[in-house]
Amino acid sequence: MKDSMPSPTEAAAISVRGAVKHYGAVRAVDGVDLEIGSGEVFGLIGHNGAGKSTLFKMMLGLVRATAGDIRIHGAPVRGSGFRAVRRAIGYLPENVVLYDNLTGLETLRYFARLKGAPLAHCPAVLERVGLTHAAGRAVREYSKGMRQRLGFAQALLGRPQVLFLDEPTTGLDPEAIRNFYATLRELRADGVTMIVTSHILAELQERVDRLAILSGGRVQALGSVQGLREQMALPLRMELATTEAGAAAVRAALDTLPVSGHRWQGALFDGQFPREAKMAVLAALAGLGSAIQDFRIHEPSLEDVFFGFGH
Ligand SMILES: Nc1ncnc2c1ncn2[C@@H]1O[C@H](COP(=O)(O)OP(=O)(O)OP(=O)(O)O)[C@@H](O)[C@H]1O
Repeated sequence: MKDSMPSPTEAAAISVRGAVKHYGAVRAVDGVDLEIGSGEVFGLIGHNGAGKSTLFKMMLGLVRATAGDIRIHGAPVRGSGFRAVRRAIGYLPENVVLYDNLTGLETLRYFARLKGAPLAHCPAVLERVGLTHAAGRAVREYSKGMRQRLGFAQALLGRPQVLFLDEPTTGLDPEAIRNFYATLRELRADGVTMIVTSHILAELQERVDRLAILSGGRVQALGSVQGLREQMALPLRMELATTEAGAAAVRAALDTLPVSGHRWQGALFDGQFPREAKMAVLAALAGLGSAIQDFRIHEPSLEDVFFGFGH
């Protein structure tokens, strides 16, 4: 897990400096700086209209920046040298456009031709997203999740080194989501750099190396999930169950600890304490021995972090 900017020796796959995109009075992206290292899985989160898709399109060279410098593998995205780099990029847009009359395989072959990727790879890519069984069926007959997987397949054509995935798990069932992230892990092991947006924060929190929270077109927070938790000094939550005989001793001990927002429900305790008190709390609990039947400590979720930043 990396928490800081990549070091100068570690080539940044994506470098964004002072990126600005204004649509008239709308500041869709309003001064973004990001360095994303090679092989990093980077999450981009933010509420609707925060600027995620616009920033994506700017990084892909699809939207002209009002100001700023964006490079992929060192090449400015709207510069003449970007054509060659573009071949190494895969993009799954938020709403992938598919032709209903083409079959899954025909669709991939169509995208492969557009991208200059070998047609011979299409069946293997379909296999990778679990669509081999539907290769010969018209896209019109595909379910929402199958369409999304076909969209992911076209992003994988040509073995991209950088993948932009805009809400890639929309419409996927739990098994397909799991398979999708397993594929990302394989790609990561091959050194592929990935940027993923999602509104499903629980899904991202264990799966990204770092992430940025975007708000009003600006990066509001940047770091690993753990780094952001610590940066925000969010409390840890503890749930605890006492034995009947031990209840009084546990209550007395907890009274001496910096726990807050707590409540008792019979023998069950639920409360919060500051991270820096963790070892003191654990030591106090260990001292209570068999008076405690069970306990759990929860780290704040990415959702807690997100809302902690005032969203
Ligand atoms: N082509 C455009 N013309 C005018 N305004 C635009 C255009 N594209 C985006 N915007 C505006 O820019 C802002 C950022 O939009 P963007 O689509 O980047 O947000 P987002 O974070 O991707 O949102 P969502 O989570 O809903 O996909 C919004 O206020 C949006 O209305």
